[in-house]
Amino acid sequence: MTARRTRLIVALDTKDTDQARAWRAQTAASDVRPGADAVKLGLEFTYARGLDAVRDVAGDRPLFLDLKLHDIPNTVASAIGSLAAMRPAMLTIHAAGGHAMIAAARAAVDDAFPVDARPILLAVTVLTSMDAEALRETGVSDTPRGQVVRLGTLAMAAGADGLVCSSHEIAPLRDRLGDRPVLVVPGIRPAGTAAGDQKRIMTPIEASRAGADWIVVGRPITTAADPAAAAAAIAAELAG
Ligand SMILES: O=C(O)c1cc(=O)[nH]c(=O)n1[C@@H]1O[C@H](COP(=O)(O)O)[C@@H](O)[C@H]1O
Repeated sequence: MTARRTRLIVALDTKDTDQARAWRAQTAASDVRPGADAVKLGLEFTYARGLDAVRDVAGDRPLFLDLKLHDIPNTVASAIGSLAAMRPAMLTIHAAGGHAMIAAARAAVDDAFPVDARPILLAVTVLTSMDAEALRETGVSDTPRGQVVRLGTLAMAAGADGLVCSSHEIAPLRDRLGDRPVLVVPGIRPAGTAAGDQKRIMTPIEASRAGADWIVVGRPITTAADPAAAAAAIAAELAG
């Protein structure tokens, strides 16, 4: 699976608006170097600065609004309705919320957004920070791979457009679900960078070869001595 072009999302994980703006600018592609295709703003920034600041920082870049909604169907659907003005390119919910919650999210996206501005509805399967032991602690005795395929199949049947998974589950998901799901893959660590709290990791090129549509990279870019160069190096690696 080497034909697809894998695109880069940079995770702007900070509480600081100026810092988020600076990373956004530094990681944008320019005439002289490649860069990120989209920005992700999530729980840390949104809780600290609010949705207006999220919209402001994203500016004209495609926005992955990563709020990982997980609640009863009515609450998730209503929350999605509250996000209509955000014009996100992607939105996240947790697949573990189950069929009814995912279907309610699907209906809310279709209802709240015009057809030509509908975000990609992504269901997070098993967090990339979890290994088999962490899953067992939650009562799941299956492997991460088995659980990702189970939740991914459920989420796609309930109306999700795509899935968030680790690079280790791309092949089994493609085997089960084909090309239809948009696969967004965090847990990316360029060679020589620290794993930190991530457990199921791969390098950008490995994830791309495995068939990721998008990879999500935060700290390997944002804590680099030169974030612009780090983003450009990953984008160049993806471009081959
Ligand atoms: O939904 C996500 O984006 C996500 C899902 C997941 O399973 N693992 C995961 O790391 N993420 C996000 O991807 C980003 C990864 O950041 P780094 O580990 O710093 O590269 C963070 O913003 C996480 O919130």
